[in-house]
Amino acid sequence: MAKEIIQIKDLKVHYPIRSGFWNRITGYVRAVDGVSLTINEGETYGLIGESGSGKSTTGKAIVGVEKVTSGSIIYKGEDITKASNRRHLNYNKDVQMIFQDSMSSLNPRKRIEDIIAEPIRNFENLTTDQERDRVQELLDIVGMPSDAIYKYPHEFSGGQRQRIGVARAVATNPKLIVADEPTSALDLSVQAQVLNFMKHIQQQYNIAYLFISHDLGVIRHMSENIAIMNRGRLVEVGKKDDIYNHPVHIYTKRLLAAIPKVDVEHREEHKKHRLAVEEEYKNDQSKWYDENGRVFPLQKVSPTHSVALPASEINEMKESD
Ligand SMILES: Nc1ncnc2c1ncn2[C@@H]1O[C@H](COP(=O)(O)OP(=O)(O)OP(=O)(O)O)[C@@H](O)[C@H]1O
Repeated sequence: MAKEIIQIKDLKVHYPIRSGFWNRITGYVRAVDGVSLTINEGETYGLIGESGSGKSTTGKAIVGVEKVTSGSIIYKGEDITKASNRRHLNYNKDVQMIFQDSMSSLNPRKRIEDIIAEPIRNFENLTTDQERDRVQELLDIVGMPSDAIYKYPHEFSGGQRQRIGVARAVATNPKLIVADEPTSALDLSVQAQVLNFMKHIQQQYNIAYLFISHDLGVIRHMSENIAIMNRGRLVEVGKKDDIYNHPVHIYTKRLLAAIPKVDVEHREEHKKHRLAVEEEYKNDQSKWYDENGRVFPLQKVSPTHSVALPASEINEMKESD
């Protein structure tokens, strides 16, 4: 049985909305509104959703860049939303992040050597020579030439910069990397290279990824377990095959139907299917939210598949099995 590495329980991140002369809080953006998920050692957990659904905020809250409003993040049996636990559990070393935009996430004024060495300096006491050897080793792991250490981020292509971002993220030997749209800014061919090589590193070092993307093709290629996010909540969670072969929630069906098909023979059929799903989505949308306009809590439809639907719908599905 897979060993779990991190457990997120009922995570909420609400941003205050301020307005008026006194800049008073007049409401909250419920960016993340009760997300629970468990990631196992060495696995890739895919988090999908449209723009603004709360994926990045979830990722940032997990690594500690964003303040958690409520909920818990259990790592090695302790809740790391309490700062003292973060320190003694080495959480900041074990959990790293890769960002979408490598141009802004890598400091343009620093040489690659310093960019990659920075996290090492935070957690280890190495001599200058040891540190340089480690940076060289990391560059080698991500397939970059050794003279890259003397260069600056702008001297590299987007794909190469993303590799440097990966080198920096793995520098501390992390157990979990939150990868937020790590390849969406890249050309398709470079995208595949970076993804394959992230998989390779994962197998070599047994790293778990929380892989955030709006691209279902990429998530399918990378993940074992998948969660679909909508309006700050999860609407469907399951094994990759549960989600791709038997989507239940109309929001998931709609996301899947929107993937363009290369298969010319079935293009018309696919178009019809997409339009039908779109129609169902428009007509039935109200059914997917409770009286407060919130997504229903997740309920199991099988041991590996949960969906946010009213209890009556779930029971109906189980009875018809
Ligand atoms: N610092 C902030 N202050 C206020 N609202 C924010 C802040 N950051 C994000 N939001 C809001 O929270 C919601 C979720 O944003 P988030 O960036 O997590 O979505 P996302 O699913 O990652 O979208 P994208 O794929 O476009 O990055 C959005 O409505 C966004 O406008």
